[in-house]
Parts: sequence; C-alpha cells; structure tokens
Amino acid sequence: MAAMTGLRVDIREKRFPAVAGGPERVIYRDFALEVASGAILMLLAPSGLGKTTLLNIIAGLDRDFIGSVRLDAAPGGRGRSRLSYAFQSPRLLPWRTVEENVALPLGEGDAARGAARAMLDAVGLLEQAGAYPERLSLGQQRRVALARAFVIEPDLLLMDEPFVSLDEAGAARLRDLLRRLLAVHPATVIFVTHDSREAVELGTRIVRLDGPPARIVKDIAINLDAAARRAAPGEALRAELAAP
Ligand SMILES: Nc1ncnc2c1ncn2[C@@H]1O[C@H](COP(=O)(O)OP(=O)(O)OP(=O)(O)O)[C@@H](O)[C@H]1O
Repeated sequence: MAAMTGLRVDIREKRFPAVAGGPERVIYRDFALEVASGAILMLLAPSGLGKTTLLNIIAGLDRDFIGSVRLDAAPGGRGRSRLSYAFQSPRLLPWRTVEENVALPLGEGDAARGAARAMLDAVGLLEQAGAYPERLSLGQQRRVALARAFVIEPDLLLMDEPFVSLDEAGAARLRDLLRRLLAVHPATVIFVTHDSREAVELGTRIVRLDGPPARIVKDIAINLDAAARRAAPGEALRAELAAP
C-alpha cells in the first residue's frame, strides 16, 4: 500500500520576466504552505494567480525561484517519496494504446502491464486497454490519466484541475472515482480547482489564495463524511469560502 508524504513549501520570491512589453510579475513573495501527510488539500484561486506555478515548483519542474520545497521522508524506509502529477489536460501519448499510456511510468515488462491493467480495471476502462486515446471521450481520457497517476502508488499526488471541461454529472462521477481510488491507495493530495463545490466534496482542507502576489486568505479544515459534504453543510462551507 502507498505511504503518504507531507510537505512544506517556502517561496521567498517567484517572479516571471516581462513578456510582450508587459510588466515583470511577482507571483509569490514570502509565501509558506505546510501540508500534513494524508491531507486532501483543495487549492482555490482566481485565474492566473499562480496555482499551476505552485504545483510546478512542488513537482520540481520549476526551479527558478528563491525558496525551498521539503518533502517528508517517505515512511517505511523507502527513501524518496513518489510523486504523480495529473495535468490540466490528460496529456496521453496518441501513438500509444491506453494500456501503454498507463504502464508508461513503470517502464516495460509483464509486471508493468499487469499493474496497468489492474488500474484500468479500477477506473472501469479495462475493455479499452488496446484502444488509442483519440477513440476515447474526454471523460474516459481523464480516467486514463487518473489510472496513470495512481499506477506508481504515489505518496504525493498533484492535480491541476483534472476534471475541468466535463459536464457536472461527468465531473461528479470522476470525483467519486478519485475518492474510491484514494480509499485503496492513500496519498497526500494537492488539488487545484476553481469550483468550490468540488473543493467541499473532495477536500479535508481548503485553501483559498488571492493576490497578486498570491497569499492565503482562507484556510479551512473539513471533517465531514462524504454524504454530509454533499448536503447542507457543504452549502454553508461554500458560502464561507466565497465570503471576503
Ligand atoms: N513562463 C512564463 N513566463 C511568463 N509568465 C508566465 C509564465 N508562466 C506563467 N506565467 C504567468 O504567471 C501567472 C501565473 O500562472 P499560472 O499558470 O501559475 O496561473 P494559474 O493560477 O494556474 O492560472 P489558471 O487558473 O488560469 O490555470 C499568470 O499570469 C501567467 O500568465
């Protein structure tokens, strides 16, 4: 079973240089975020504030900043924590089958194929294992992306609006699927969304950012079971989140 990894991000400064005659932009200044092991942290912020930038910094894809990212040591003496990143678009390789896309992080071989098929079964797409991504609907492609994210049993899962552009029923089914996957493969999750309903339904903690530069303006812990989240307290929480 996967372990879970907490982390602490300190960004003394992150800026982007001027583009096309615009001003230089300070995205983060003196920003700190600590995430407990096992948290499902939902990150809400206005468009363009720096959510993707934050995930890229945590993932180590963007090292051009002043500050630090510290992941807790992986429990169980495994050394490095395993990290998965589900991007805003599914980013499947069009020339590989669904199964090959899911097996990709594990490499070649029977073990990788077996693990990929087990994950495809878990997301309800085993029958599509031999299909190419273009044959799938967006919702199915997003399921494949989820299977690929979970196949390495990540300790830390970064998700950048992974269910965007789906209709509400499709998004609700994927939220359900994510909950079920996390019940079997627990991970610390940082999940970017612009949807307060999604935040309340999935999160154990909701952080709202405003700016620029981005700063935390709300930080709410949620202790509700799944049914309660979808009911009235969810509405109250959403109202609290929206309040200035
Ligand atoms: N490589 C870059 N060079 C210059 N500016 C950039 C670069 N990447 C991002 N930015 C700018 O930095 C800001 C933060 O970008 P980021 O993608 O992190 O925002 P976001 O909160 O994820 O936005 P959205 O909700 O629209 O996805 C934006 O204004 C963006 O235009």
